[in-house]
Amino acid sequence: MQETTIAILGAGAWGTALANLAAANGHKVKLWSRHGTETLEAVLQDVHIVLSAISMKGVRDVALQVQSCPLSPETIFVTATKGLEPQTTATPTQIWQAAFPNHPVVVLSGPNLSAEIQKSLPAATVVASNITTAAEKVQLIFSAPRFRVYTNPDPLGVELGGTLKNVMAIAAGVCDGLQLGTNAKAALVTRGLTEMVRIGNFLGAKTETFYGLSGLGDLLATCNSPLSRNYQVGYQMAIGQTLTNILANLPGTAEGVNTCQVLMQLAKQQNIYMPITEQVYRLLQGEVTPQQALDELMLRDIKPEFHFNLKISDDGNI
Ligand SMILES: NC(=O)C1=CN([C@@H]2O[C@H](COP(=O)(O)OP(=O)(O)OC[C@H]3O[C@@H](n4cnc5c(N)ncnc54)[C@H](O)[C@@H]3O)[C@@H](O)[C@H]2O)C=CC1
Ligand SMILES: O=C(CO)COP(=O)(O)O
Repeated sequence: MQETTIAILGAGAWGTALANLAAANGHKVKLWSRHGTETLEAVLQDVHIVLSAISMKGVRDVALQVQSCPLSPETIFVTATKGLEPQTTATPTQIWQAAFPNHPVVVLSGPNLSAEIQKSLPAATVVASNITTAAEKVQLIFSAPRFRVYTNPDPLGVELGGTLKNVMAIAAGVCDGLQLGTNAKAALVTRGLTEMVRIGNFLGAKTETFYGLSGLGDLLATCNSPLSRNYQVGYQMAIGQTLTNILANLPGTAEGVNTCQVLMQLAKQQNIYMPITEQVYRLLQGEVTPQQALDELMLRDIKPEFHFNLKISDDGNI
């Protein structure tokens, strides 16, 4: 494959892992950090791809800075951030696309705990864009014998899968911290997926995408791994640590904490039923203890698992 020059913005855990993957495939990689010595303009000179692995809180600011740098009209943007903007509820893709309306934007998301990828353990991910050729180009750049990259035609679903599961990973950490057992965890993750589909559909994502790598796949990874920072937040709260203390000592970003607030705001405004998210929110706000959050979930009114849309014909048959 032809050498591509890639600027990776954000030299944290994920930006560095992605930089190593692209470099191992023979591409020229320029890693930018706000703490580094190189200017953004210098890093962006002559690049074909701009990949952002910035924490959600910095995305809009960095996108604005990139706007003032000269770029080729062919430049493809890739976003690997898993979060929602508090003020606007926008996804990172929506922010990048609004800043660069004439450029393709590709979302990259999947069950990708960076510490495992740094060790070259096998993993798979998804790249998705409204511009299929752009997603295919990014697929080629990152595909490797130990990193399998799939394309998907639902960028919003892929992005929301990775974003929404962070809230469920906090809940799963609580579940393990309270030692609630395997049945409880299975119920939590399964009902968590139902909740992700409900809000995801409302926002315009396709149901099927949530059953793929970026939804179910990432739920399985982060809800079962102590490597997940979001899981760690929940686990440590369940064993009695304060949120302030946990966040002060956490290695890197736990996006689920802010995502949960944005989701609750949205759920209240739009009247969307999100019981697990609500309990995670109340726990993070200090309104309930982990045990009370569990009781609130278990003691709700009993109800059907699904509301199937049954079609009844004129003669009354289903
Ligand atoms: N670490 C992981 O396993 C994975 C992380 N992600 C996502 O990637 C994103 C980054 O995660 P990590 O690299 O783990 O976090 P990190 O905390 O290690 O790194 C975050 C990076 O964002 C930069 N940053 C933060 N605020 C900024 C601002 N205002 N302006 C400029 N730069 C700013 C930091 O300097 C740092 O380089 C998150 O949204 C996370 O959910 C996605 C997949 C895997
Ligand atoms: O998104 C991730 C794995 O896919 C990383 O999870 P954490 O941000 O919880 O560490």
